[in-house]
This record gives sequence, C-alpha cells and structure tokens, in this order.
Amino acid sequence: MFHSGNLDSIETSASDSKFSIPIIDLKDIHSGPALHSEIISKTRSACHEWVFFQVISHGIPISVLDKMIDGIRRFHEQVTEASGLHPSYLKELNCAEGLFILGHYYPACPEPELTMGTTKHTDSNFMTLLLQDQLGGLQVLHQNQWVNVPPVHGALVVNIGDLLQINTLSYFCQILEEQVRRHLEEVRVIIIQSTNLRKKQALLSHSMEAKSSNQIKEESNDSNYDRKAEIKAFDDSKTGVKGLVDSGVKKIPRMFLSGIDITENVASDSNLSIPVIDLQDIHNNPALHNEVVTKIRSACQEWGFFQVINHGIPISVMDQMIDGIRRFHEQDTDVRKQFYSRDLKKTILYNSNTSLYLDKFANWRDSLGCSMAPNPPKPENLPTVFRDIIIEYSKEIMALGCTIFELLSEALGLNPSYLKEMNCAEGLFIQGHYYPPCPEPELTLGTSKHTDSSFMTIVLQGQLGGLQVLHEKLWFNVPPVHGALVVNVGDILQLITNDNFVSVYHRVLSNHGGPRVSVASFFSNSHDPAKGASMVYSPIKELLSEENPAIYRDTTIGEIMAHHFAKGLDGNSALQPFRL
Ligand SMILES: O=C(O)CCC(=O)C(=O)O
Ligand SMILES: [Fe+2]
Repeated sequence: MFHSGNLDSIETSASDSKFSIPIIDLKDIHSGPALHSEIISKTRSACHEWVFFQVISHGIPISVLDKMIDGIRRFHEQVTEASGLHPSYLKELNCAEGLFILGHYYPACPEPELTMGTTKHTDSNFMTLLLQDQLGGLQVLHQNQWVNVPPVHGALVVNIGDLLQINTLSYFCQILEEQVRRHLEEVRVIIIQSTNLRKKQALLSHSMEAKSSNQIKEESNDSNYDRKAEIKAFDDSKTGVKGLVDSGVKKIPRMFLSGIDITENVASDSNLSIPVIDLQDIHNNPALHNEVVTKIRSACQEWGFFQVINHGIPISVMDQMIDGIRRFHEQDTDVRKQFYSRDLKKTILYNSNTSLYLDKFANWRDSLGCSMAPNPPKPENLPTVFRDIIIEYSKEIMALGCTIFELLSEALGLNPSYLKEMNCAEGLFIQGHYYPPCPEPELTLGTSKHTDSSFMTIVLQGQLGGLQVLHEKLWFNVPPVHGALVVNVGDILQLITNDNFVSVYHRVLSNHGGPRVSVASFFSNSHDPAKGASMVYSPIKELLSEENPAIYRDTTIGEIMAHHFAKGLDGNSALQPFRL
C-alpha cells in the first residue's frame, strides 16, 4: 500500500545545486526603512518566482526550534497510551488563534525509492511556516524540476498557500507545488505551522451554524470515521453529487451532514418577499426610469436583493442556458470527468463544492464555472453541450449587468457611468450549479449561508425554488418567477457604497425533487490577475460627508476575497476586518 509506483518517471530533479530557494535574513528588519524595503523587495521576488523561501535571524531562538523538533520526535517515539495523550493531541495543539501546528515524523524507510514521505501537494491555507530538521528531503517544484530545500540550521521555510495565491496574490507565481520525498534512511522530523483558521474551526467551532460541541466530540471520538478519506474518495470519483445519486444512495453520506436545523428562523409572512422590479421601457420613459431607480435604491438598502423582469434577455435564451447547464451535468460521466478539476487557474472548472476540503460540511451541489470576461475561453475549449448558448448568454448578461450598474450608480446619486468606470463590470464569472435530488434534504444544504464577494451577482434560477435570503434575522424564500432574474449586492459594492447598499446572506435548500439548476453570473474585476486583484477600493468619495465619514479603509479585491475564503461560514460579516 505504500508503493508510489512511478517516482522516477514522473518528474525530473534539478541537478544544478546552485538553484535553490532564496534565504532571506530578517536581522535588523525593524532598524530602519532602507533595510526594511530591501527585505520587502526580496520577499516579493521570492513569492513571485518561488512561492517558497527560507527566513533566518527571525527572532525565534534556535534553542526553541531544537526543543520543538525534539518534543515532536519524543512524542512519536513513545508509546501513545503510556504518554497518556489522546492521538489527536497534536492536532488540538493550537498555540494562537488561527494557528494549526502539525508535527510529522518520517520513520526510517527500508526502501525509500519506492514510496514518498509526503505526496506532491499544495497547501490550502494562507501561509505555512515549516521547521525541518537537518536531514533534508523537502523538494519544491520549480520550472518543472524538483529542487531540494537544503536544511539551514535555525531557518524556517515560508510557503505561500493556495488562498493567498489564488485570491490576494494571484499575480504571483502560477506554479505552486511542493513535494516532500522520503529519500534517506534516517529519521527526520518536519513541523508545519500554518495560519489555517478553518482547521481550528473544524475542531473548536463556536460558529452560529456549527455542530454542537457534543456532536464534534462524538465525531472525533468515533475512531472508525475517517472524514478526510470520505471526502477524498468522493472527490476522486470526479462525478460529484450527481455521481452519488446515480449510484443509488438512499441516505446522504456523513460528509454532507450540516447539523443545521433548516426550519429555524424561517419567515412565515409569505406576503413579504424581495422586490420584483419591472425594467420595461426604462430607456424611453424618464418617469418610469426614475421610479425604477428609486425602487432599486430601496431594494439594495433594505434587502440587498431584488428580481428584475422585462430586462431584455429573451426567455428562450434563459431557458436554453438552464438546459445547457443541465445537459453538461447529465452527460456521460467520462466526458464530464475530463473537466473535473480544483485548479483555480483554469478558465473552465467543473467540480463539486469549490472549497470541499475546507468546509465544515459538503453541500449537495455540483458546479461548473467559466470565466467569460475579460478573457473568455476559446470557443473550441468550451464544452459542446453549452458552447453556443453560454457565449450568447454572456453577451446578454453583460449588457444587462451594465444597465443595472447604471441604475445602481443613479440610485447612489452618481453619474450613470460611475460604477462601470470603477471596472465593476470588467470581469464576468458564470457558474452553472446543479443540485441533484436529495434523499434527505433536511440534513444538508444545497448552498451554505454566504455572501457573494463580487460587486453584483445576477442569478437565473430554475422553477424549483430553494433560494433563501436572510432579512431581519429571518430566512425569506425567493419565489421563482418565470423570466425573472435575481440580482444581489456583493461585498465589494457594500464596501464602496460605505454600507449604503448591503450584501446579505443567502443559502439554497436541497430538495427531494429536482434536479434544480441555476446560473450565477458574478461581476467583479478580480478575474483579471494583472489588474483586478491588486486594484485598490475604498468608499466612494462623493458619498462621504462629515455626517457620513468613510467606515472602510482602502483595500484590494484580492484581500477581501482572501478573507472571505478564510473566515468561512462563521456568521460574521466578510467586511469586518476592513472596517475603520
Ligand atoms: O443557486 C442559487 O440560486 C444561488 C447560488 C449562489 O448563491 C451563488 O452561486 O453564489
Ligand atoms: Fe451567492
């Protein structure tokens, strides 16, 4: 079971020993601006070229590092029961908020060329600090070659994780891969310290929607349950929740259990619902136009959501789009599997649960995402089942998006082109969700409670319903209206409007019936790595006054999205860290 199979044939190792990850000296970093800037620029280029670097003179005494290595070694070498420690002891060892420490022990291996110490992977957190002992073995994939990370006594290895790369620093190095190989026959120890908030949350969840601590205890005490293995097997099937349903499951697998009572806090007043706004004739009739602007203003202030009808997109185009997405998810598994990936650099991405490995529970949903602007995929690369319709739908939705940004600008008292000039409609990411029929819909969710980290989202939902919006602490259904599109304010619009418009929580229930198909179009600029992620946003100056001062600091979309992913579904506003 430890045979890795093709160690030698898969990748080449770098023979140039001068080729090595940068070592950055932090000595005197606080002594003056010149040295500080020099270190910053070395760090920038290390992140850009390598994603990995080592730091020395970092202030942590070498004796502490040595003791830590020794402690981990001693822990693994004693008999666990005799130590009186629970096997999950190290997992629960949290030295600081959001810090997860993992101590690896690589026993001497009789046939190191046949297995691996740690398989090739990237880290799914923000950043990892790695303390390795003096044996070596850690390798980093750089320009298609495996480069050794030589042990430097007293040094810590720093590695940028997926979240930081994908969201904040997507202009940094596009290749982020690390491999630890077990080459040597001695014992070696690596300690990984990482700022992964999620793992801690999974262990000690205090969140509004988390399972009760008793449930968590029960789960962690159930030694037969291997959640990671369950998730991995599911992901490896590459056929998503649809694949589970096709295999005939009658009960939902444990990884989908939410622990949430979906009947709690549901609004009973069926007369109150998100506003439906008619866009008919707004370009020809100034009175109607002004009426619509007023309605949009109050919808964005009170609900953060509204539906639009008579918006100009032919119903046939909408129906065909829903159909194209359904066809994609229902086509032959072998064809579907070819698109299955978690590589967020891909412009066409099919998978189940975007953050499957981070979330507390998986959603009963598969998704297919296409980045349609500013750099759409080549038509021939689009899946044939929806190739033509997604191109047509994108054009229509982009035009409607621009019209709505004009109306939103006016609703804020600004020039109609104001938001567009802030690049709000530059990036368009279209996601086609497929919610298969669920055998136990009360035990899971189609989409967990979240806000969107876009400027604005336009959702085309099918006729099955299930979308709910949190309004005054109650969940309101968004009833399907044939021909209507649902529009919602995203986090970044809330920030630039200084909370005038609100980005509100919403979720999707799963359903016995179905499948439910929806198409979400996210307007943002962050899908252009060169410009989007680093562009600075702050509350619009024209909206500020002495009575209404800025409540947010300058920030970038990348920063907002990175926080959004890291904080998870904890019931707190995604914008909290950016408040002044
Ligand atoms: O499926 C839906 O109706 C909504 C999906 C959603 O909220 C999202 O993709 O952000
Ligand atoms: Fe959403």
